[in-house]
Amino acid sequence: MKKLDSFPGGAFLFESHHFEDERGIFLKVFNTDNSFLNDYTVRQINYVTSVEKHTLRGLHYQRDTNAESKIFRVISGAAQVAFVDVRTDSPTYLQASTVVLDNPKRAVAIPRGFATGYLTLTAHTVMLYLADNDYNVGAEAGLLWNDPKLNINWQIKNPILSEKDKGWSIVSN
Ligand SMILES: Cc1cn([C@H]2C[C@H](O)[C@@H](COP(=O)(O)OP(=O)(O)O[C@H]3O[C@@H](C)C(=O)[C@@H](O)[C@H]3O)O2)c(=O)[nH]c1=O
Repeated sequence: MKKLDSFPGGAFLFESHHFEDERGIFLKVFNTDNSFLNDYTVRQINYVTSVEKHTLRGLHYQRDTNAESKIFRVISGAAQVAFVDVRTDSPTYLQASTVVLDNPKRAVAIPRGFATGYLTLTAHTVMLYLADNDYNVGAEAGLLWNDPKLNINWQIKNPILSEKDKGWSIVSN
């Protein structure tokens, strides 16, 4: 596993260990024999398809002890992943970053205390992501994808959104 890039607040992009031969690719989607993820505990693995290009999911996080660290990987297609530091005591509070994933060999690991979202850049995008905490609907929180305060450099301005994701509030001053 090779670290490729790092982002404010502790997120990082990495390439997973893989083997290629004439049959295809053998890729380790998750393993702990490396210095980056050796104390990561997988609690959930989610497989998510989005039919339409330009579907945007997010920005989501779980509050307090329900916070999750997530590792996103696009299995098929491409997506722009965005992540925003929502830790009020962090020097990078409300700072947002984005990264495009378009190769299953690459994944982005995002620490607890970030709101996450992604915009599909192809039809039939398949996302596989890990979480190190359990889903708790009561702890769910979100930010509005285009909140001017976050200034996220999304690739498009009129995505397809769920009703829930249209309704998040903007961050107050
Ligand atoms: C996220 C999640 C959803 N669900 C259910 C709730 C709902 O009925 C259905 C779809 O949920 P949502 O509309 O919230 O799915 P979605 O908008 O894809 O939510 C996801 O978005 C990305 C960006 C994230 O960062 C994830 O953590 C997650 O919040 O699945 C679970 O049962 N467990 C889970 O862990």
